[in-house]
Amino acid sequence: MYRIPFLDLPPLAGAAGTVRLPGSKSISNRVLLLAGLAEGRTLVHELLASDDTAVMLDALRALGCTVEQDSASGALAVTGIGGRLPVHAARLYLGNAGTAMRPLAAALAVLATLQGGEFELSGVARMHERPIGDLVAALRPLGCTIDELGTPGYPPLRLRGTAGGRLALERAIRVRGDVSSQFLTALLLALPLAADAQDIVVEVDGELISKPYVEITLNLLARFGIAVRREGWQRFTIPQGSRYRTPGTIHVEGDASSASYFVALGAIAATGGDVLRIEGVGSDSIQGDIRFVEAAQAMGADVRTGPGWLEVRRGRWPLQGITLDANHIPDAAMTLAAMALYAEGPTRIEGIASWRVKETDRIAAMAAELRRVGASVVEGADFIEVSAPETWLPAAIRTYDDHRMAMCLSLAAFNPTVGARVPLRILEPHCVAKTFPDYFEALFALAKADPADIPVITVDGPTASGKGTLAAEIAAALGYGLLDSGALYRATGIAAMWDGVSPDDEAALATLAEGLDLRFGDGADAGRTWLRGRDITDELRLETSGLMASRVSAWPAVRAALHALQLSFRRAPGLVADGRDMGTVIFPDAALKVFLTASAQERAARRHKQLISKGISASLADLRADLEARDLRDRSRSVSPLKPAEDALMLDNSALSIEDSVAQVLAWWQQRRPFGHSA
Ligand SMILES: Nc1ncnc2c1ncn2[C@@H]1O[C@H](COP(=O)(O)OP(=O)(O)O)[C@@H](O)[C@H]1O
Ligand SMILES: Nc1ccn([C@H]2C[C@H](O)[C@@H](COP(=O)(O)OP(=O)(O)O)O2)c(=O)n1
Repeated sequence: MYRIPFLDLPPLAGAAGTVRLPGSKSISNRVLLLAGLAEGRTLVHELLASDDTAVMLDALRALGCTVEQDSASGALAVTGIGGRLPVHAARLYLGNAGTAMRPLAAALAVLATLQGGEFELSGVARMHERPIGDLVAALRPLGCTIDELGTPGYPPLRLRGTAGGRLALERAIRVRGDVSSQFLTALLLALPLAADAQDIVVEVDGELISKPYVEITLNLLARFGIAVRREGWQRFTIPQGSRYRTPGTIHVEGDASSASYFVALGAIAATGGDVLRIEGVGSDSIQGDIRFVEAAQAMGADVRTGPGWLEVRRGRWPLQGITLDANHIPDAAMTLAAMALYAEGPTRIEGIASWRVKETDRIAAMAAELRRVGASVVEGADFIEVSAPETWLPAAIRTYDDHRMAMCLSLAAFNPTVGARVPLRILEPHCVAKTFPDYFEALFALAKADPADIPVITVDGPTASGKGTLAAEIAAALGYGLLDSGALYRATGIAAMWDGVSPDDEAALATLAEGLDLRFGDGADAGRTWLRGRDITDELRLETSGLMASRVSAWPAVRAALHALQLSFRRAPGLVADGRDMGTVIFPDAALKVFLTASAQERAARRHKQLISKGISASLADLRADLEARDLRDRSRSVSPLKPAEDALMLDNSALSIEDSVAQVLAWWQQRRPFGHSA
């Protein structure tokens, strides 16, 4: 996940490949709650790992459930409370997870009333602006004591009761269904706790919105042994004697709302025989948002489906604007607004008043951010109408702590498909953690870009000037990849030592460089390097390796052999490359070139300190002599000598801290970006 203040997406021209979706948020949190209320152990496979499920899991633990990784199956094992509260007081923090707040409020209101207890539920500031009054209004007539601790009608809530209380269940419970279907879902999930002695009837006031989400609820209740009877969408009966029974094992489908971004991506960018395959959700999905596929097809997408998969290609092009009542796909419909950027004629999405009470006011947010990239947008109380940009603008997109804003707007980076070529900045990209922590990684794995559009920052300079340190920090700050080109020459030198190849044998060295079996670790292995399967992380940094690298790198054939490998590091979203000739030879078109220097005395002192800290003894005088000799060789060789590119910015960091150097380079970078300086 990109935990950085902004992520710049280069202009992206195509997309192909396979994406495996993370688990559905709606299914994950419902399954967790049901497993937590049921008796026995439930193995949950393919659970979504995200902010919203994390808060639900924390809440279940606080309520006395056992949550552990099952070593045999790799699934998450939840042992529920069997409908009996082992813990009678808890304060639960539920972030911005509506799928945790609403059903937990209902379940704990019922449990506190029957078994006694006091529970407080709170969340982030936005959670305290998301309505819950209709649920409170449905529960109070049953005899539940609910204190609204902030603004009436909104969380935080306190739910309390004394043991032995009873619920008034003789009459039908009435709940409004026209603001959010989550209130009905919350009641249906919670009320089986009280169905020992009689049927429980829930009646919906007003036209029920988002019915497919209620279908998910009913489907999962059935999996946990509760057969709710439904009469239309107005009346639901939980039969007397209902009791949650764990199904033992349950698999969470991929998230159909998350699939929408990739369906859109295929429709926009899977061209010329390319296919975008989506795994984890398909024709057999129980999620309502799967019907997004029909809307995407109406706009021109070519979609094929089967059980557990979708395949998407570009169909009609440009896409075609549509008018759609999206009441049945409220979350995925946001993606249509992004597809509208590539459509002929306006796209009007109606029946979406609920957007205004989601993670943010999504109608207002969508309108504002789509306009930023150049679209024309009309918004109303319950609709949005979007027309494609006439001129695309490089924009810094605000995401409002709303995962779907980030994912939808990322699709605007595919503007080269309509002849534009502007980059896009996504602010606070980590908001995707709510449902799809690795969304951007998945996007970059599928996206194709013209290498010329992928930004490169080069950092060249003499040894121990701090290039590696600076390059790594800049790459981390921007979410870019890193090329430590020196490591390639060092590895070639190490391979030569292993094989007994002379540092003067140009042809043999070039052959070694050509077939270099080198692997750089990522994730938990980031920073480690393997040569021919052997971990050479420490050996790589030895001074002997540096000297050997300096010798082998003087040969033109060796440099030529490593050229293509270095170019292959230029991948979205961008690259920071450090070495000697990054700005002059390998990436002459780099967007920013830095030439980093420091006095020989300072550099020798840094290397000395670095070696001493690793427990390697060294003489300062020898180090200085070695590095001056290396500088001389690197500067005076015939091919790609160490020298600043003509357009490089010089940075002498003799008297600068690492932080100062990083801040300086990031400031230069901001000036070169087209997004203005505010971000
Ligand atoms: N601006 C700086 N001020 C002080 N020390 C620095 C600075 N930049 C880097 N260093 C230190 O100098 C040493 C050499 O840096 P390194 O990044 O390995 O240089 P290079 O890649 O240019 O050989 C490291 O111990 C690093 O922490
Ligand atoms: N792009 C590059 C990078 C390194 N080299 C050569 C010259 C250097 O002395 C060696 C070692 O480079 P490296 O960047 O790892 O060395 P320092 O960390 O600066 O000491 O490789 C090169 O010729 N071209």
